Amino acid sequence: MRFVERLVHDNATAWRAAVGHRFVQELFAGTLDDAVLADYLVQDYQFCDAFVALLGAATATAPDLTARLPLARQLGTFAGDENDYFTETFDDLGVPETDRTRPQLKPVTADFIAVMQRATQGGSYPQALAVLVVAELLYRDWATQIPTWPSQPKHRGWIEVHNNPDFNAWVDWLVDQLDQHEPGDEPTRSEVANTFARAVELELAFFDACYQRP
Ligand SMILES: Cc1ncc(CN)c(N)n1
Repeated sequence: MRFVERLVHDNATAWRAAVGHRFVQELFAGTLDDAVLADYLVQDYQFCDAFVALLGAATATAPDLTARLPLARQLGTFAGDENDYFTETFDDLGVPETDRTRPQLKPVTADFIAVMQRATQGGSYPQALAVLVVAELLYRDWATQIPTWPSQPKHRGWIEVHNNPDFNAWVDWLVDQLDQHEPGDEPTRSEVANTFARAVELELAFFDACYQRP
């Protein structure tokens, strides 16, 4: 088994629960409550801020230009299509400005941001890749299960961001990078595996949290 396959296998219960989550099922069916979607996107926009910084750190710690370019390209995609989705959907759902820029963070969002900040500041390419792979591969896994596309842009758009030929190729590339950069020594490999496991746990908790009202 390759490194990433083994990591996913070792976290299969939480991974499957996230990929088959009620949020995903309701998004596919186009029945997701607007309040749940708004709540999720407000928190996710803050997740994305830390995620973009992490992509930048991965770009800086990548070994060479060949590896840096796909990361840089993905930064551009985020700044374009993905950010447009957030802006348009916030407008559609009437999300106020303060919730777009300075919302109250849920504990799970703060925890996820802390994991990404640690990986951003740690200067380790495999650690950065571990979080990026969870965030992108788990999202591609659910998005590519789509049975029929919902009609409304607010639902359809979020699936399209995570299921299109460019995104699918980007995720393949990311997985291959982590496989290639599997640490050779056991303590470092365990640290990367722990970060991976924590990120999977947080992905599941992130979906759960948008159904929990304060
Ligand atoms: C919580 C979470 N995880 C992953 C993704 C996909 N980049 C996301 N937007 N949000």
